[in-house]
Amino acid sequence: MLSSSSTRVLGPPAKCPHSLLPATCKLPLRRLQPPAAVGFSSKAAAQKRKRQQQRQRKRQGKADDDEDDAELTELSKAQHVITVPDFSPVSQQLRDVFDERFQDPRHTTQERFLWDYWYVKDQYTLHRTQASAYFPEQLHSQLVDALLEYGEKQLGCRAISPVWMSYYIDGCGQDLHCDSFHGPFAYVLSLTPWEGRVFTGGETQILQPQLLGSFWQSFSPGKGLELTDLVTLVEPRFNQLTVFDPRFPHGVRPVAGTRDPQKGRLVLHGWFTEPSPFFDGPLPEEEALQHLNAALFPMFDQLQALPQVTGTISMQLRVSGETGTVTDVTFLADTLVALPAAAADLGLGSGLLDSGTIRGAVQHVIRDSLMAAEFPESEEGDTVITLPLVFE
Ligand SMILES: O=C(O)CCC(=O)C(=O)O
Ligand SMILES: [Fe+2]
Repeated sequence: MLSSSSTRVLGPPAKCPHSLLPATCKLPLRRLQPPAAVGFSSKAAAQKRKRQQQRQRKRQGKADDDEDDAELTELSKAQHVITVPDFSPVSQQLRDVFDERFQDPRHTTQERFLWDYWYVKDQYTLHRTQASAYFPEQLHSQLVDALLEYGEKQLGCRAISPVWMSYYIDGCGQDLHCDSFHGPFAYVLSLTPWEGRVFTGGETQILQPQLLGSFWQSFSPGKGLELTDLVTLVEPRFNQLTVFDPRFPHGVRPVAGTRDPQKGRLVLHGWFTEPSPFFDGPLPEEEALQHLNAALFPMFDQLQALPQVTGTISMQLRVSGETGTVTDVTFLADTLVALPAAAADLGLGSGLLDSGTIRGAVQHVIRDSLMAAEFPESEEGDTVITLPLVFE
């Protein structure tokens, strides 16, 4: 269920280099944020936890099918870039408005003066505007609703920052930067007819994960590396939504080959913000939240005992209306990065230290804790909860 889009678009934080609009109405913040996990898991602590979980599962009549090794296997893979082709039919309508306004360069209308040439030496060169100022209100609301629906259901983010629209012609681009202070996920929705383009460049480029943690472990002096070994290039295909982890250094490859705005790179971009649980179904939100919290507090204690991870992981829980139990937990978005070095400093054995094992241990604690949550029954059917957890 989506409420009016205007209440879910949040103004940029003070330190935002894109700052422009005053902050609009905020939803009450109910972010469930575990304290940064510190310490390490001793074998005894892990065994105790396992015994507790076994008892819990027995009490619930669930089969005890977890093997020791399985408990450390990753339940989802980290995804620092997600692409969603054919995102929404609204993209074509937005593109049509842009084309109509640029159609006749000799015809002067008010809307032609809505653009800001944003130039920060050696960093940002592009033409930008706010989608809310540029598009008719109803069309803008449709765009915001489509983004919010994706954010709520797939990421557990309940708001977005004001949507930017930018076009890139000859000489435009963005140099490497990180902008995670806006929110845990950045997005780019392309309005560029990519196939027939006349320019070069224009891909979103994102540094690859192996450069940021374990570069020297995988480095081989006898093997050369080139651009595509170092960065992930994401082509902004028309109507593709690209969602990425803005903690990764990223930018836009310089565009060259056209000075015509209609033939350049055109994108809508911004951030998904306000990670907090989203409830879809008959359970009243406040009540469901209380029951969720009851399962989360012991989980945070268990997570404290594991090596540190940072990032966001979002889960979908299905709560049975008939029994009030959780029948399914699936992982949706996952940008968790393990910090094995922190665990090594704490003297953990090397076998436990690879990032997959740490991520796996964290995911198992999360899944098992959520499967053990109990909610009120509801005759009106199941409730689906999207739950994001932010590790800082
Ligand atoms: O347009 C893109 O591909 C990336 C945009 C971006 O990183 C930003 O606006 O901060
Ligand atoms: Fe960015």
